[in-house]
Amino acid sequence: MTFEDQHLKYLQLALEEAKKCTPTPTAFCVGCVLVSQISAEPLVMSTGYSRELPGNTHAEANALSKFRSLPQEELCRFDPAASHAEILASADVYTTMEPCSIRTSGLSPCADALIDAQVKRCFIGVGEPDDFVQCEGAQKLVSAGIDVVWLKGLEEESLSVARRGH
Ligand SMILES: Nc1nc(O)c(N)c(N[C@@H]2O[C@H](COP(=O)(O)O)[C@@H](O)[C@H]2O)n1
Repeated sequence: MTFEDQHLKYLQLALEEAKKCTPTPTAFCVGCVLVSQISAEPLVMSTGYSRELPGNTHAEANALSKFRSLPQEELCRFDPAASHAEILASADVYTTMEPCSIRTSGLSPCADALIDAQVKRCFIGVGEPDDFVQCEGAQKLVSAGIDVVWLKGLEEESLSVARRGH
């Protein structure tokens, strides 16, 4: 399997998450998958999509919250001794759209949440277009030392799913 194929399969999974979003005219429909690299082979840690959890919630923040809410005893499938924070520090993030750097609601942006979690790499389906704000999420991640990979192949689909409510 090529590097692209190996990672596109998780981005495809994130796209399936994005399709679960309830569309809204004022935000995008985004999906996210967290994959642990601490285990012998990559394992899905959690998934999330925009507005999945109550309130005006975003895909990446929801995937982080859902992983952090797993009980300690469920973490042994990733690593017998690691904490939530240690597993997150090994994580690859697959998101159909560039993590947001500014939120119109004033809530905390996803780029900041990923930086706080100290995730390893972030694979992105498509850059955020300037429909609402000027996004600098990828640049923020790079400045914080997180590897950013722009995956090729699902840009058009990621964008059309994201804009379903517009
Ligand atoms: N990366 C990302 N994930 C999501 O789940 C999103 N909904 C977005 N959209 C971005 O967030 C802004 C909306 O902010 P509020 O939810 O109104 O606070 C929107 O302008 C996009 O930048 N991005």
